[in-house]
Amino acid sequence: MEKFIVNEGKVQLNGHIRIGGAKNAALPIMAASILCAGTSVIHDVPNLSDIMLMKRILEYLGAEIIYQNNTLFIDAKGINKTDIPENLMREMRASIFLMGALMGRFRTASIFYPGGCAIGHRPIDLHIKALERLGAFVDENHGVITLSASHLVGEKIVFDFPSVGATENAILAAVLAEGRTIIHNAAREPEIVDLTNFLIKMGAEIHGAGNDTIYIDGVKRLNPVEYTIMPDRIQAGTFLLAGAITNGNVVIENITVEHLFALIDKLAELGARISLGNDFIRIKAEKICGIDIKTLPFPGFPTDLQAPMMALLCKAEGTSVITETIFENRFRHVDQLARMGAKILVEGRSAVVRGVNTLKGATVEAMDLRAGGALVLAALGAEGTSTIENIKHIDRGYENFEINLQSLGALIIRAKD
Ligand SMILES: CC(=O)N[C@H]1[C@@H](OP(=O)(O)OP(=O)(O)OC[C@H]2O[C@@H](n3ccc(=O)[nH]c3=O)[C@H](O)[C@@H]2O)O[C@H](CO)[C@@H](O)[C@@H]1O
Ligand SMILES: C=C(OP(=O)(O)O)C(=O)O
Repeated sequence: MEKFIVNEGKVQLNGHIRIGGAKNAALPIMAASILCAGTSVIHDVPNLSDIMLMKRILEYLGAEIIYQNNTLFIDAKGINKTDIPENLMREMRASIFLMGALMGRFRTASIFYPGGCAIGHRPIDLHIKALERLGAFVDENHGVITLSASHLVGEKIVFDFPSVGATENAILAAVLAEGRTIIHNAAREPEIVDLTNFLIKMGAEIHGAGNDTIYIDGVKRLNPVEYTIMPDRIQAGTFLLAGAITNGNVVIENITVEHLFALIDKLAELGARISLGNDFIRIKAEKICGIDIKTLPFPGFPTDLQAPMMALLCKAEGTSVITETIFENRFRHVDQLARMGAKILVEGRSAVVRGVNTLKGATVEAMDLRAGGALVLAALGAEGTSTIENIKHIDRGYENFEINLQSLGALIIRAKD
């Protein structure tokens, strides 16, 4: 098992980081690449364990894949299976995207419940409902979910909640359905826009992505394309917060600034100095004060930055209230932060964070991906040495995390038990 050791935290981080492609855009786009029989070339695909797992699933289905220098070549011509074994499905949440993609291309799919970070119950009822609306017959037997349709027909889908994954799955199936699909209460996350840009380049007819109503006019076939994944707004946000917790001066480059408006607004409110360019953000922070945060679907404050933001607010002057509205079990970093001296009280969906002057190095465990990111930030802002264990979670979503932090001056190393 690998771990991070952060030596003598409290080093001010200084310098520039180029942000790579977004995991949460790359994963559904990899699934989308199987919608046609040909080779798609996808650039800026981050080297992360979730990406490698999606590659393994596509290879299991029969795709031929080369991954070189962050570029994926996916040849989906030879796909000859439509079932995904339980062990592959259970490794991550994003395996569920293949339900929509397989239905889109083959009109049949046999899957299991997906896995993923233990941040809540995370059902797939909205995904299934969307596929049923398009005409899929769904049968569940001993955990195996089998979907089939003689043909898929465009329909109106109204989501009870703007689920990111269910919106993506509905799109993946609807692009090759007959007629028009209208998705109401669709998620508006930038990763959905990136997926639809990829699909539009393949020949799909999609309008309205990024708004809460998306219109999809099914086409007969799609073609392979070359595409570059959008920059990762969550990694970008995490580095901004790392700059802030170390009172540093950090510039993140290759970023779409509008994707981070909710975070930028909160960073300004807590007292950081922010400068914005076309594709960069600079943060300088000296003293920060407590603020309130509520996670919401985009364009609200992202749940994926809630834990890293909590790490920063542990050191703010005054009290902060953080309310998590998206996932019901996304405070598993609280007990670990407490080991470092943080003062946090959880009441239902809210955490009250009383700022302390100093956090102290400790041995802590990454309970999930962003919780792990938060612990690394806390360690960077703490006195003394910290060990962060179970970093396989962090490797799911932060590419070259320690190398990037080292380039900013952080004393962090990866070690084996
Ligand atoms: C691979 C990927 O892109 N993951 C992101 C995606 O996850 P994911 O797509 O799983 O997140 P959703 O937007 O679907 O989930 C939001 C809420 O809806 C609920 N829900 C979802 C589907 C469903 O069928 N039924 C249901 O009740 C979930 O339990 C959760 O409470 O969006 C989340 C919210 O921005 C992010 O934290 C994840 O990083
Ligand atoms: C929760 C996350 O990912 P997933 O949906 O893949 O579990 C995340 O990226 O923070």
